[in-house]
Amino acid sequence: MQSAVTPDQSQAMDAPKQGLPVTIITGFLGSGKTTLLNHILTNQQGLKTAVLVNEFGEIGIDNELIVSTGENMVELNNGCICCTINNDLVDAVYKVLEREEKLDYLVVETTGLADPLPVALTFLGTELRDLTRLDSIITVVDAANYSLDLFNSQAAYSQIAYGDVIVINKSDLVDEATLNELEKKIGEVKEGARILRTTRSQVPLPLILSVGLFESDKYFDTVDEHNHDHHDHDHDHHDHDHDHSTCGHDHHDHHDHHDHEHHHHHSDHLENDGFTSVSFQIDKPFSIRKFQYFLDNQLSENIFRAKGIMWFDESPKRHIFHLCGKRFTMDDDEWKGEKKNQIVLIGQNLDQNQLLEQLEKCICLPSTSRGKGFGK
Ligand SMILES: Nc1nc2c(ncn2[C@@H]2O[C@H](COP(=O)(O)OP(=O)(O)OP(=O)(O)O)[C@@H](O)[C@H]2O)c(=O)[nH]1
Repeated sequence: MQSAVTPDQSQAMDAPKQGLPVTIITGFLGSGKTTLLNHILTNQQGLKTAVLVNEFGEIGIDNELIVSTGENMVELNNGCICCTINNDLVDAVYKVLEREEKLDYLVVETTGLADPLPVALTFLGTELRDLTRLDSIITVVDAANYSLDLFNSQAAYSQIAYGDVIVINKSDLVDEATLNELEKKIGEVKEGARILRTTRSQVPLPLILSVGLFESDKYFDTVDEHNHDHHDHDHDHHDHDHDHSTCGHDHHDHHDHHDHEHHHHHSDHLENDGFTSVSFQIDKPFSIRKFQYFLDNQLSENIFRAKGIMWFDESPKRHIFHLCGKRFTMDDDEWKGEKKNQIVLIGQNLDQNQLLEQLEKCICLPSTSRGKGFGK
């Protein structure tokens, strides 16, 4: 595979692309990317779609939130952005391509803090260029939290600048004037942007998939530049490979505090516009009252995004918790596997130790009522 002959570049550009079509879903934290992914997986009938998800934060919550239709396959790539773009992304795509069953489509969901350009360039500037066809980059924008997207984050800017289709989502939460204003602002970043307004990322799929909107020649200069960088980066990457795989291993096996520190540290070296994540996982239930207290009194303003799979002592249900900006939701669901609490908090200048302590205090203390749900 490694030694595939690279065709002369001009030829490659003229030749019709036959490879697996790829759509990249990008968009800021909590904008509705997983919601869009689920919409695609549920409605893309008759097509076998592979999904690659990269998540910010060391606990993979998204894998619990992605619909499984039986038809599709999901590969997860949680953790560091730097672990995933370039080499790791190439490896993950190879894993997908090497599967026996024939695939019709690949959807890649990036983290909310990722610049989509390196992800796109991974498909254009490596040997994947001959095996895949980058169809489009879809950018999901949270209409209710747009000012932070646009003004404080380089990644958010890049997401809009490189989006072939911009989906202004959560239009149910704002009025028409706000939507118009947002469209204008997006237009200033990207002239002639193709903008769609949605609620719950419900967009007609023919408008976003197999649209062939991505024009690789627009990126050709960047690809060339990137190829140079890429080699340098490869070097570093290999040097650090050992660390990275250790980090991947840890993701699944340990969830103690030291581990949190380790990962926290790990994500620190990334330039994620100052965003870091704190993850907490425990196989004990929370007390609703205590968690409510945490939300009402301790959840600081600098936490922009949180998501959790919640287990409360008082409830037999599995609860899905989301916080985006100032708004939070808690939806009921059914437990499929072992009950546990998993929560990821993402924000700027997080006091990790304090947050972990506060979450620890939400654990329900043993009482006579504990365990009564067993066997239900
Ligand atoms: N009111 C409203 N809520 C929405 C809409 N779309 C998504 N949500 C909610 O917003 C929250 C975040 O949605 P996700 O799809 O998980 O967002 P995401 O972009 O995948 O989030 P990250 O991967 O963490 O960056 C969830 O609680 C969704 O149910 C919408 O159009 N309106």
